[in-house]
Amino acid sequence: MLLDRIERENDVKKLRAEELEELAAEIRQFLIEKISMTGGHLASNLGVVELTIAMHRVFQLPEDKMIWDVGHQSYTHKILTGRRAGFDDLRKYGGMSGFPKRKESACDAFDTGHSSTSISAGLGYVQARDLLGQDYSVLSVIGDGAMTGGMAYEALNNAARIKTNFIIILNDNEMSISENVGGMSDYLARLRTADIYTGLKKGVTNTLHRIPVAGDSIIEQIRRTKNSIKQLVVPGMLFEDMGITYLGPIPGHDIAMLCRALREAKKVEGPVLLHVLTQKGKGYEPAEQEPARFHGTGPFDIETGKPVGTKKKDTYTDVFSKVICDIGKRNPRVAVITAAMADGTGLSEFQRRFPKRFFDVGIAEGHAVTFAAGLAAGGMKPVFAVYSSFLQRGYDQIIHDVGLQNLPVVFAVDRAGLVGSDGETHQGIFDLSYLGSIPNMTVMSPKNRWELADMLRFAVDYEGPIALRYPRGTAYDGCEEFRSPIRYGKSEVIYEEESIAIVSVGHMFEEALKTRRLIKETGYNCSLVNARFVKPIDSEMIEELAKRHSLIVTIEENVLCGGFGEQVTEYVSAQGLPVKVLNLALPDDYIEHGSVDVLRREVLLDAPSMMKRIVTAYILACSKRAEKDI
Ligand SMILES: Cc1ncc(C[n+]2csc(CCOP(=O)(O)OP(=O)(O)O)c2C)c(N)n1
Ligand SMILES: CC(=O)[C@@H](O)[C@H](O)COP(=O)(O)O
Ligand SMILES: [Mg+2]
Repeated sequence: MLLDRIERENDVKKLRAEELEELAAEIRQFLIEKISMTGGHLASNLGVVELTIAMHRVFQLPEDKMIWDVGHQSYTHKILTGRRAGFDDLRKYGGMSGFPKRKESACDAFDTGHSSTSISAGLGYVQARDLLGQDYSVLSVIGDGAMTGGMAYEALNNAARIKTNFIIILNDNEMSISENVGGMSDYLARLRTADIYTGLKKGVTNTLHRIPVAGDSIIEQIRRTKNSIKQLVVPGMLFEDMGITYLGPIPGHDIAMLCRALREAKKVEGPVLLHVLTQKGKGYEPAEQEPARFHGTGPFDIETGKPVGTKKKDTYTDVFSKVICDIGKRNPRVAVITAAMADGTGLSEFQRRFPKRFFDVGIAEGHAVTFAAGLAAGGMKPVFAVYSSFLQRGYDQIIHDVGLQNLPVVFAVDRAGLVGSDGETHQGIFDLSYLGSIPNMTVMSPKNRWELADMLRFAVDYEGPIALRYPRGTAYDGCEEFRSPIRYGKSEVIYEEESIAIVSVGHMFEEALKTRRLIKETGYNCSLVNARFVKPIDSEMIEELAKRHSLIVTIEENVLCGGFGEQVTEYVSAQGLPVKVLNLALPDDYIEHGSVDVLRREVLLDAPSMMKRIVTAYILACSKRAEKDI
C-alpha cells in the first residue's frame, strides 16, 4: 500500500508523480471504510482528496500554513500528516477530532468548525508573517458554501490591499450541505463554463461575427452591456476588480494540473484565488448520488450506502418539522428561515410544502436574524430555525435588530446543550446565557416532545422576541400526562414533596427524573419542577419552594455563567429567602467531542453524579441550618 509509506507530513513528496492517482484511490477506500464504521463527514472529504495531495506536494508542513474552512474536509490532510491511526477513534471521547486542531498537530494551522473564517485567519497569518519578516506560504481553503458567509467577503475586501502572497483556494463543488444558494453561487456557476468565455476572448477582440452560430446568443448579450463583455472576457472579473488575481477554473481531480496551478499561485505577489472544481462524494456512488445525506453521516453499509442500526424514534428536530408545517398550513403569515441548514433543522418539508415562505439565506446567521426582523416589521411571523452554536454569530443582530425593537421573531434553537461528536465548536452550551441577557427576549425550553409542540405554538402566537431551545437527538416521549397549558413565565410542578427541590431546564428533565429516583432510593424526599421558562424565571415558584425545602437544585445543560441557575441564586439572595441553592450546570470551559452520555459523566451531569452532589449539598445545608438553630 502506498499509504503505508505516509508516516508523517511531507512523506507524500517521496512518492513518484505516477503513483499519486493510486494514492488518491487508497485514501478514498480508507475514508469510506473508516467512516462507514465511525460516522463522520464523508462527502466533502471524498471531494478534496486530489486537491489535498497537490497542496501537500507543493507546500512544506508545518512551515506553510493550511487553513481549512469549517474543517470538515480535513481528513486527507490528517492522513497525510501522519494521523491515519486516529481514524479508529474519530470523533470519540479522547480520540481524534473531526476538525483541525492546533493541539492535535503542528500541521493544523488554525482551529475551525464554524464557517467562513478561513480567509480572515489566513490574512492574519499573512500580516503576522510580513511584520515578523518570516517566509512561508498561507493557504485558505474555502468551499462555495462557506463563500456565502459574510465574513468571507469582509476578509476578501481586506485582503485585496495586501502586496504579498496569499493563496485562497475556492473549492467549488456546487454544494453547501444541501444545494448552494444565492448570487455568488450563480456567479461561480457561470465561471465554471469560463472556457467558453476564454475562447470568446479571442473572438471578441478579433472578429465577433466569426464566432460559431452556437455563440450567437452570447454575442448578443455581449453587445448589450459593456459590463457583461468584461465578465465574459475575464473569468473571475469580480475578484480581479477587487484586486485579487483569479486563476481558474481548475479541474479539481487532476493532481498534475492542481500542482501546476498551485506553483503558479505561489508566484503571485498579492492575494490570489484559485477556483478549483471538485465533486462532492467523488468515488463513492451513494455519496455522489446523495451528497447531502453523506455530508455528515452515521455508520453505514458500504455496499448499499444505507444507515446501519435500528430506526430511531423521532428526534426533537422531527417534532419541530411536523409542528411547524402544521402551523404554516394554518397561518399564512408564518415564514421560516434557515442559514444553509434546511435538512439539519427539519425545514426541508416546510420548503417542499410552502416554498414561497421558505428562505435559505446561505451560511449567514447574522443576516438571517436581521432579515427575520425585517420580515417581522413587515407583518410576517418569522421563525428562524438555527443551531445554538451557529446563532452565536447573530448576537448583536438579536440585540440591535430584534430585541431593541421588540419584534416578534421566533428563534427555534436546535442542537442546544451537548451535541456530541462535533465537539467544542458545535456544543450548544451558551445560548441560555447569551439569549437570557437580552432585554425583551423570552426563553423557553421543553421537557419532552409534546411540550416542544405546545411551546412552538405558544411562541408563534407570542407578540415579541422569543426563543425555544431543544437538543440534538431523540425526543423524550415520557411524562405525556404532564401537559398543562403553557402560561407565560410559569413553571410546571411535577412532584411536590419537601426537603430537596429540583428545578430542571428543558431536556435535562429526563436526567432530573432519574436523579430524583436515585435520591428517593437514598431515603430523602425530593420535589421536581420543570422550569419551562428560563427568561423570565418563575419567581413565584421559587418563593413557594423556599418555604418547604432546605435546598433548591437547578439543572441545566448550559454553562453556569449567565445561565438559569445563576438567575435563581441571584433571586434567592436578593430576596433573602431561607434556602440554599445548588447550581448544576456546565463548567466555564470548552467541551470536547464524544458521545453525550460520556460527556455528561465527565462534567458530572449524569444522574448518579448529580444524586451524589445533591445529597452531599443537602446534608451540608441541613447541618448549617442546625448550627444556626443552636
Ligand atoms: C456558522 C456556521 N453555520 C453553519 C455551519 C454548518 N455547515 C457545515 S459545512 C456547511 C456547508 C459548507 O459548504 P462548503 O463550504 O461548500 O463545503 P462542502 O461541504 O461543500 O465541502 C454548513 C452549512 C457551520 N459549520 N458554521
Ligand atoms: C460541519 C458542520 O458544521 C455540520 O455538518 C455539522 O456537523 C452538522 O451536525 P449535525 O449532525 O448535528 O447536523
Ligand atoms: Mg461546497
